[in-house]
Amino acid sequence: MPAPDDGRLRLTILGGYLGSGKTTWLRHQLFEGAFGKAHILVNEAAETPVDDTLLSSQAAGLTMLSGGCACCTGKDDLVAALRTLCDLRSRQRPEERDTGQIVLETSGLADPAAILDAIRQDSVLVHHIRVAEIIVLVDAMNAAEQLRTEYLGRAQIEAADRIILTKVDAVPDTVLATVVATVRHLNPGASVEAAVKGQPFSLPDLPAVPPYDLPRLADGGAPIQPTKIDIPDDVDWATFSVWLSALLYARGDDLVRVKGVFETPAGPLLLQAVRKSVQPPELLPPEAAHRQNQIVFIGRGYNGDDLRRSLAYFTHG
Ligand SMILES: Nc1nc2c(ncn2[C@@H]2O[C@H](COP(=O)(O)OP(=O)(O)OP(=O)(O)O)[C@@H](O)[C@H]2O)c(=O)[nH]1
Repeated sequence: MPAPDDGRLRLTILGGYLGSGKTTWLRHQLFEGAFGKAHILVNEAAETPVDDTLLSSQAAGLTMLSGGCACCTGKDDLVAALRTLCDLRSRQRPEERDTGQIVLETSGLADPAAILDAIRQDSVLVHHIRVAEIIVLVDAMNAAEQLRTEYLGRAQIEAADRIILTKVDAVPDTVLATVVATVRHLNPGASVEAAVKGQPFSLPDLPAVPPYDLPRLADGGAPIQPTKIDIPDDVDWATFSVWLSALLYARGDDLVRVKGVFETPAGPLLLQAVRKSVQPPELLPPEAAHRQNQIVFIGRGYNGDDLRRSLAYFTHG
């Protein structure tokens, strides 16, 4: 049953691991009007010139939070952005006010529970913002690997009110059944739904199977870091894409997420990969073009200079 309108702004926290499909899902919901005239806050693990382009056309307002992950290093920026929205609302006359809905797309490295704590512990926000729902997307294709190795992936699921399995079009029912059993095991209280590229998808009747046998994991290990690489102007799309394929083939387990915009004669291309799986590039509107091609790599076990050297060696020998 929806909570009564108590005059506070309603915040939906949209979480999920790196590349789980948050932007794709949110873009679709905004297009369908699911959140009404919502103000969108997007927290990227690294500043990438991508998500604002994809979401801005559908949102009532959009704030990018690029100063670090909103559950830890970027917490102050998140609190400040939410306070600004509260302040704006308090200065509006009742007839000027919109639905008061905010959606925060967290970075794939954020723990939604820590964000909830930050809001509840802030003396202003606690009176002006109500966290309506924590939605966590789980990538059915990569869940087995992520949940075995990443403590954070499990913590995100545990924090959810509503879990949405994504990429269910890309897995057989046997895998889907195990992913469903695993998320229900990790969080028996959350509802479990599915989506394909943002569209709701009815879960089929699935065989009763046990959840993944997940090893004990401690919070910690080498941190996952974002690294932004400027691509030199003389590296063209064909050369870059061959280098990237080779890199992901060799290091796809360390490079969890790749994302960026690459200018080509056809227009700016949105480039995305989640672990070893490279998505077909998407042609973006011309205004998404940037002076410099930049790609963000998110992973562990390498540094930016390794990647720059590898690209230089590949292109110039
Ligand atoms: N096959 C398939 N691919 C999907 C689906 N949802 C998202 N994708 C693809 O998965 C990739 C990552 O999607 P995003 O929406 O950018 O994921 P994200 O969670 O916002 O990524 P980060 O912000 O980097 O954590 C993109 O290439 C999407 O096209 C789906 O339901 N099915």
